[in-house]
Amino acid sequence: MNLRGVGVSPGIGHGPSYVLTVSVPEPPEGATYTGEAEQEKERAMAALTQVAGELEARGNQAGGKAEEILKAQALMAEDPGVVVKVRSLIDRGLAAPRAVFEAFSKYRDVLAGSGGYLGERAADLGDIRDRVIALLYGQAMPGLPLAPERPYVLVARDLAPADTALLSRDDVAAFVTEEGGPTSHTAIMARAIGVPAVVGCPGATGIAAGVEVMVDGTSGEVRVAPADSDVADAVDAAAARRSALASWNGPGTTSDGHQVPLLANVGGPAELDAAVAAGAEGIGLFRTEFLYLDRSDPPSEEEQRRAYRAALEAFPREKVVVRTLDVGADKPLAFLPAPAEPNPALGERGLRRFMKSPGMMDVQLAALAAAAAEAGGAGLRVMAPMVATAEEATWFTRECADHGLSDVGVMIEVPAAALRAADLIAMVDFVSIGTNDLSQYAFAADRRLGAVSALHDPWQPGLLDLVAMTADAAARAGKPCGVCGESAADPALACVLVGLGVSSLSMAPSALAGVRAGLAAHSLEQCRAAAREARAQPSASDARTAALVHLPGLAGLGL
Ligand SMILES: C=C(OP(=O)(O)O)C(=O)O
Ligand SMILES: [Mg+2]
Repeated sequence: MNLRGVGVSPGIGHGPSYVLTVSVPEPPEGATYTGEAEQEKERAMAALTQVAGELEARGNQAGGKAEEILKAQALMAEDPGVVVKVRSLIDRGLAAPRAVFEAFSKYRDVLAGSGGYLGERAADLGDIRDRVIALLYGQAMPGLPLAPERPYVLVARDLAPADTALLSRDDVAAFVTEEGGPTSHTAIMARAIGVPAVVGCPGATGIAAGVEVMVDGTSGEVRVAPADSDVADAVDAAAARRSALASWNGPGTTSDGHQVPLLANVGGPAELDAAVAAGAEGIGLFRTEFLYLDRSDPPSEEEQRRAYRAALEAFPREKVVVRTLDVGADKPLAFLPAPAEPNPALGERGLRRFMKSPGMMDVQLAALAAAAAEAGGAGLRVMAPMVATAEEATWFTRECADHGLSDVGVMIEVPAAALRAADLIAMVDFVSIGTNDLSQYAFAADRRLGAVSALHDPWQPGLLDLVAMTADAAARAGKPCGVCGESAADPALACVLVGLGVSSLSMAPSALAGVRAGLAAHSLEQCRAAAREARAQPSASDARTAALVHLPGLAGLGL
């Protein structure tokens, strides 16, 4: 049996399946208690506190990204809204397990309904709820095998951070989940510990327990009961590919010496080490949302300054592009309620939201200026998200100048900004194309909606045209134009982007080796020919096929 999902963490992993079925029963509807209400409330509060404490302790043990996630979960377990709801349900006669079930289910539905980043946190709440209920029933908490004989393939409907936090490569060969997308916890954790992973894989939980499974985290293929020889071939091919890629190092360049700095996309301080280790030539996108999400108050200038300084110190001689806050739409802020919007992706997000909150923006820009001054300052570049017009670019540049920030750019991720790129570029020092949002808006297709994902194929010739227009305008103005959307991580498309005139590429650190090798195997002229042919095609798949004809070196690298 073969299944297919979305590969989110590359490599081949194989082993016996461990199918995680969380079997905490739903407490019966209307279940009541016999003793005093106060005692029942104490019982519920004690269970919530114990689960929060255990999550916190697991976080301390795990460290890094897992610590952040588990500590956020521990806060959710004692969320004041949940506590009040549990208490009032018990006052109305419901037994503690049922009160916990209903309070968390309500909270979970609200989060799931909001979609995007918060929607993906809904799985966390279900996990916390099940842990509290298991405790109230005196059952073992849902969890994973300890000290398995050989690494297993972890299969689940979805994985909660508490499940994955303590996992290591020694125990787990791969993850497969039925749900989740590239920004789900499963994907984040799998990349963080370097385990191959496939998410959004329909039918995964139908895999029988203990059966041999092979997971290709690059292609998204999941093979059940593969022949031993197929496993050996795939493992050998992956090893050969890794060592071929490792032999390419140094700065990004085409085979004929056209330099293309290869930079890292970083989502928080914990990812800086991976960026340095992967040989990034700087940071092309430092997403600052991690400072603002999952908390009830805005981050202080001091807290932000420390985070920005860490990024500048990790790359003391290189460029570090920090993007100002990109919230709204799928990334709402608990401490800054957003207006109810019928189409949040088209509403007050990114720079639009920032312009409405001058106080918050002042703190971020002041923190950036302070971090740059402390760290020597040379490498900092500041960039605004979701800029649509030259007026907005001008406004942002002025605000930055007021804070003493001089190397200022904007993302090109709205089609109007690409169409009039020359007007925007005239106002800034550089631009960086966000192909994720640019395709969302160019194709009128929500980037988180599986049903329209074909329109998000980054090989769409329409998207390539918008990139080409932007790169042309930047070249005419003599200013840098990078790409920091996911498309830069595809070695073939990276060559095409270079052929379109893009001057730097920024991607997840794990993608750097493949892109570096792919680029070094081709001349600038080959990249240009691939770009020309791709743009001349009527469809995304034709564009890719046509480009590959001019990029013969990729096949030899297994890319
Ligand atoms: C890099 C981008 O920004 P984000 O994915 O954070 O929206 C993009 O839109 O391509
Ligand atoms: Mg974007």
